[in-house]
Amino acid sequence: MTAIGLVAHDEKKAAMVAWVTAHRNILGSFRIFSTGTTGGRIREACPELDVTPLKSGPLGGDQQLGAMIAEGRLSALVFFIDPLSPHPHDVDIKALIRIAALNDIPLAVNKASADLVLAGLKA
Ligand SMILES: O=C(CO)COP(=O)(O)O
Repeated sequence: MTAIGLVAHDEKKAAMVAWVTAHRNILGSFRIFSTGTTGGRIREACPELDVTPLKSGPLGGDQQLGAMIAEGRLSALVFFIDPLSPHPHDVDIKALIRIAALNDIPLAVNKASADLVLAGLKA
């Protein structure tokens, strides 16, 4: 089963939950790996989805997702970033985006690009 990463910064978690809920039928054909808090919110909203929450982003979850990408285990990353707030783990965020770019996997950082990535993904 194709695996994808879903992550959202705090100010974007409601948007992520809304996006996942809107696409729950399609997302049902993927394995989902998420940073801890994002994954918890997704599971609450859509308990039928196959979501594995990792550590919270600031506590290593971004790095765990980056490691999965480096190992070829994720086919896409949807990361709803908050471009208006500072983050103490900014280096981890940059590393995650960098490793996704390096490995040439589809990477979406907002809802518009996430819609396009999802439309192009095969289960
Ligand atoms: O901080 C994050 C991504 O950088 C998200 O982590 P959480 O989903 O644990 O809040």
